[in-house]
Amino acid sequence: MVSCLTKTDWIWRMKSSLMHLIPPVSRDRIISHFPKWYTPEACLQFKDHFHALVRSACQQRNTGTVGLKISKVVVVGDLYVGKTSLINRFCKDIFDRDYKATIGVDFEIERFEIAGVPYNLQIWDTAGQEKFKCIASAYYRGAEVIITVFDLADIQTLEHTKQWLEDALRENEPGSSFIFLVGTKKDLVSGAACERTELDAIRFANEMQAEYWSVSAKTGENVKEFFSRVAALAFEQSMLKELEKSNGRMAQIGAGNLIKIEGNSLETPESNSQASLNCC
Ligand SMILES: Nc1nc2c(ncn2[C@@H]2O[C@H](COP(=O)(O)OP(=O)(O)OP(=O)(O)O)[C@@H](O)[C@H]2O)c(=O)[nH]1
Repeated sequence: MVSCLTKTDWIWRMKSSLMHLIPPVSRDRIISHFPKWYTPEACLQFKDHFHALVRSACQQRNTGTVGLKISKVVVVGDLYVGKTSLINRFCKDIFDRDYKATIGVDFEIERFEIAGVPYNLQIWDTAGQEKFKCIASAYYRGAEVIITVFDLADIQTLEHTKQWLEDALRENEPGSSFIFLVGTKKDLVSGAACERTELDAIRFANEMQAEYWSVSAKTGENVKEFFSRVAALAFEQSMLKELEKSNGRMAQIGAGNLIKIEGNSLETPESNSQASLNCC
């Protein structure tokens, strides 16, 4: 018998059957509106909504393999700046005052539901110590997001972020990763000193084409907001890439059964058929 399933139907069925095996994501990992930036002075995208094509594809359940995908996030920066603490606060909601150096690399997987679609971030924690740098750098490849971290209470660590970013970018295709600059330990700084450091950091972020955030792993300030922003930007990028791939393409599946992916899936009233996927 010849199957009439489109690829979209097939992927949706597969996702639905997997859903029964996986518990629902926690409420604070559900993102329905585009999360806001930290400061408009160093922000990757100004917008309040997901791209019209992404919204439309999510509503029509035409999300390809995105719901099954894991996006890679790499966290880099000097030793002791608080990379592990930042990840632990977000993923486990814990904070440890004692310092334990990361040896090589470690990772966490965080599940989200964005615009109704399951989505995963694989967050790589890398060692800041020089002696582990060559192990850690082997894991930079394929990063959809690069987070460069510095300590707001130690200005030297900000100066080193450009080198960390350069090393991470060397392992990735130009323009393929979102870049964030994150100042940690916000609870330790205040007043004029904090404002001065933030101004310097914003200047660095602009030079690095990065979005800037200040956070505290100790108090949790801005940590969820920051990772929600990371997840939303990475998700939207994945969706747009997926839609670009599938637009009007004919896919050969199995023993030659030809399955057509809906050719006008990229057309929405807002987009017209000429819409540029890269334009948000
Ligand atoms: N007050 C305060 N201390 C923090 C914060 N984040 C981290 N720390 C402390 O800073 C020290 C270093 O934190 P880590 O998260 O281990 O630093 P790291 O960047 O992962 O260090 P490496 O693994 O060596 O690269 C620890 O003692 C943490 O408790 C924060 O937001 N506020």
